[in-house]
Amino acid sequence: MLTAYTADQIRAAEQALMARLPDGTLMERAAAGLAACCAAMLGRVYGARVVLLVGSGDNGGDALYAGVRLARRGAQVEAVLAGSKVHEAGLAALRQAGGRVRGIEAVDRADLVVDGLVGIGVTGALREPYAKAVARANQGPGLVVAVDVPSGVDASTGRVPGAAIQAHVTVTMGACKTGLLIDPGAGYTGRLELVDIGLGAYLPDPDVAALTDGDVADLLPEPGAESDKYRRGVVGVAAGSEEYTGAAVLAVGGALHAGAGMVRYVGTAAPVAQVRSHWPEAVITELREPSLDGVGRVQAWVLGPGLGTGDFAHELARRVLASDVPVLVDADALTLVSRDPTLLRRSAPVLITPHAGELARLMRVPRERVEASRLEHARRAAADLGVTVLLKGSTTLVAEQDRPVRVNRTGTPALATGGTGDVLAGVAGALLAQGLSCYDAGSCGAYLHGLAGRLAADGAPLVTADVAAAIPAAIRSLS
Ligand SMILES: NC(=O)C1=CN([C@@H]2O[C@H](COP(=O)(O)OP(=O)(O)OC[C@H]3O[C@@H](n4cnc5c(N)ncnc54)[C@H](O)[C@@H]3O)[C@@H](O)[C@H]2O)[C@@H](O)CC1
Ligand SMILES: [K+]
Repeated sequence: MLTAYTADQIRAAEQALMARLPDGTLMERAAAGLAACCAAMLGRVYGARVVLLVGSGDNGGDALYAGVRLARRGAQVEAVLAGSKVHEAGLAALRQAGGRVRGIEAVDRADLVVDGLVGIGVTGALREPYAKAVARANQGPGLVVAVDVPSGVDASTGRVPGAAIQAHVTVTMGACKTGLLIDPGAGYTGRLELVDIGLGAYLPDPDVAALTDGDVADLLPEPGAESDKYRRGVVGVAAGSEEYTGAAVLAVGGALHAGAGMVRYVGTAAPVAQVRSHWPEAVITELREPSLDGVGRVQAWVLGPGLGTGDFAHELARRVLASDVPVLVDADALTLVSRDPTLLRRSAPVLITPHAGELARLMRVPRERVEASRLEHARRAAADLGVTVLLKGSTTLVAEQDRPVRVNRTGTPALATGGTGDVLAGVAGALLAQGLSCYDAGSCGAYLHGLAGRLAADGAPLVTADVAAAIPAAIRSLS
């Protein structure tokens, strides 16, 4: 599990650790790790042009001391002092090692730019002259390594209120910061490298966490010798409509490929015909009325993809949500729920799977606000609605009250095509039916969906149905 922390959590841990160590030890450790990463990026240090962007805080100090180490190995190190003050001891050490102070134009000929403008101490949008320095460094020819956090990214939230460094690599000190995993900040982070400075024992429970292959393998249920279809989970899918038949096919396909013991599909004539021809293994109930009478036992429902938003859909949603099993609420069902919030008054668990626009509608705020502060909105929706929230996006979040928000790191832009959300709903619904909690089903579902997207795309455009088909390969790839 990759865990991440807010700036306040990191500061508290650093203070506790620092109290037991001689002055300057942590910065030495940080600088040593940073210099090693810079050297690896450069390949050959001797003769390389390294430009340090140095702000007025300790983030600049890290950059200066890393510069000292690179200068001692023969790099030509130049420091651009952007702040009103500078870490004096660090600057003196750099000068002694042969480093020079230069203007911002130095970035135009750098092999490597080390962004030490600001780290966890940032507040608000970058001020001048930082913002201009960032713009120039982003356009320069060199590789860019961010110290601790790309300057301009809020370490605690991932918000990017103004200019920000677009890093190829971010070398983060002690522990990962929340803002490096959450969009938009995650999009500025590049490859993430963690330098161990000994903080581990002092860290509290994480603010956010990202699953890894091993975590997902441990969480997924393994069918035992005594498994039957009920033990492996029966998932009900209420999706599709006369207008939208494909969503039903994709959601059922997602569920079937994610290990459900059985899929029961309920819908009207047109989607029923499509589901029947695509998935002979689905057990189908054709609905003339919005009723679940005679549908049989299910252990979790997937509700909403392509369902429509008329009276029929509303009544069907009401009946599904009146059941006493977990329900995944997606797509059109989210529209129904935002119109009629009483639908969510139930005691069994609910996993909602909105994208930013759908969450904005549910929370009655502008979409841009959700996009700018995804973490905050996912958390608030989970608390206010009393549900588990899976907020879709390039980094999908799963929020549940009093738990670290799970961040999915397997996503790929290839998945930004129509219908992939329907597959995700089916996959996560199948995991719910197999007994995973909403929190685990949402985060494992997003993880497998991302992996399957990568496998299905394999560097080329993908067809959504292939994502469902690639789920078993994604599961196999975990071990
Ligand atoms: N405290 C420690 O023991 C350690 C700190 N480390 C480094 O120290 C950093 C934190 O240092 P600081 O607390 O000095 O804070 P920072 O260096 O992150 O930033 C504080 C400085 O940035 C300026 N600033 C804040 N917002 C700004 C904005 N929007 N535009 C322009 N300037 C802005 C402030 O005026 C202040 O001078 C970490 O990110 C990490 O790089 C590491 O060396 C590890 C050990
Ligand atoms: K930085």
